[in-house]
Amino acid sequence: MELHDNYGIGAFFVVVLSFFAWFMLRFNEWRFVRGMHKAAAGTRLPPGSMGLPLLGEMIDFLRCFKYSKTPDLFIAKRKIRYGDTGVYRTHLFGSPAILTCSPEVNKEILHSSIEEGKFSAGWPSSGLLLGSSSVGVVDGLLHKRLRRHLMEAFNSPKALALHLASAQPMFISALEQWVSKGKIVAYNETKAITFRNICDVLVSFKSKTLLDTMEADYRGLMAGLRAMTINVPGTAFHHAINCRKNLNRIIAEELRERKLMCTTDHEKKHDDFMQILIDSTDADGNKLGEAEVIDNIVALILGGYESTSDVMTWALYYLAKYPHVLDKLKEETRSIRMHKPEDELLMAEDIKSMKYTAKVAEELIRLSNVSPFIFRKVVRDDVVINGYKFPKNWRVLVWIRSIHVDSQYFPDPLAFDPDRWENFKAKPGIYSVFGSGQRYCVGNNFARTQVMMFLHHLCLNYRWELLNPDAGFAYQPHPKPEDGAEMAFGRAT
Ligand code: HEM
Repeated sequence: MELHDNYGIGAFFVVVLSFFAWFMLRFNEWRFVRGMHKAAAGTRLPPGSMGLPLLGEMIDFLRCFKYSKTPDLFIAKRKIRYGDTGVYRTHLFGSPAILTCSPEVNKEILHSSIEEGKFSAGWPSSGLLLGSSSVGVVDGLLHKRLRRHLMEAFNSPKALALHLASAQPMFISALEQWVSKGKIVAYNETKAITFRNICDVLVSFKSKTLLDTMEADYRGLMAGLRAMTINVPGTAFHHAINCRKNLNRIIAEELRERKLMCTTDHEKKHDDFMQILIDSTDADGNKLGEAEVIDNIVALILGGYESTSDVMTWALYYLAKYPHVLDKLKEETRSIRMHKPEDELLMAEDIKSMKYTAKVAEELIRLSNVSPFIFRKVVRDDVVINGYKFPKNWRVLVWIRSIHVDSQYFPDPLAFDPDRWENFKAKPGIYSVFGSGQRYCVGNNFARTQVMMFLHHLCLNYRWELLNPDAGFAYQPHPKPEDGAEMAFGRAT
């Protein structure tokens, strides 16, 4: 073969590869954005990139969250590349999306009213895995109605009393078990007790075999919620659908038993959140249907399981690293105990008086930053915010994480400083760990109380030391110390 023939073949491949690279980079832009820039003046698409076909910008997302472990770089890079607009276009989790990260825009989206009808709930795989009657999935008046029932179940004095009575003995017994183990991985231990606690408070389930089965199903369900929605045997999504069916069956069986018991023995009602939900009526005297009770019990366990346990792991981590905070916490704990008989559990009025503990809990919740963003979907074709078009059917990622660690709003943001909460009043859109507006977390008081109870019993009689104090952090699926906070755990002398 002649030399010039080799050059010709080489040049051909360079041209083909260049075309392929150009095609890959332009395809999503062409597919999703074509024509949209020609929209009316003042309604342009936000700046950004639609990434690669199918994957969109998932590679960069995983690079920041999973591999380089610098999650806040994801937003910082976009600010540098496209300007500090606080609104960017992207393609993530299998869908074209608008990403918002300024307090004003986040607030406008989260507080958008039902009447405006601009946004709906937007979890990628919602109905199948979360349940079509779940509060996290339904919209509009149906959502409003469901929330009323849930708020009654969560915010009644009876609910708080149930929570206090169930969680504390469980925490105390778990802490004693940790002492006998001597060495624990906090991440695993706090997950185990949180799951048992939430199942007890919500549905009075205590059987170890049943709880182990349910926990495995919940793990499968959560893995499916984070996976690609490919329903083929062998995929995480397919497995999650089966887990969801198992959970439905367990809760439905419990509901049937309760109905039977209710007709035969009125005195034998359960004392738990499920019963409060079953009995609750709206202003017109209507009760929830069977599917609504099942879907929402599954949703509540899902919402309250990993979120709260993550905060408890961080409690052990940060208190080990900041002994002066631990000392102050112990001081308040002792002063609470001084006014109570030795073995008496915390009561509602004790929780109200634990001012410093509340600040420690809030700071832990901020730093845990459990939800990096909140999903919504655009449901009207004329949604414009700050002059940027939000195309119909695109997903919205309301990015809350980066604001919680922004020094503009939280000085020295990565420091664990409970005192920052003294007289702190954040403007709407700045502190949204529990979301904001119509879908504000129904379990926020439950989570806060749970963390406060845990802190109280933890610092009363125990000591602990991180075995790898310099371990880095992991951020997928939730932030945690990379080693799960491995520690030596014992009784305080
Ligand atoms: C530290 C703990 C927690 C954090 C950080 C957290 C965070 C959030 C966030 C950000 C939302 C808003 C979602 C949205 O706007 O679409 C939310 C909603 C929700 N959370 Fe939580 N959560 C926590 C604990 C809990 C607990 C303990 C429960 C129940 C036991 C719970 C149940 C729910 C439910 C049912 C919703 C849906 C509300 C709705 O769509 O109207 N969460 N949570």
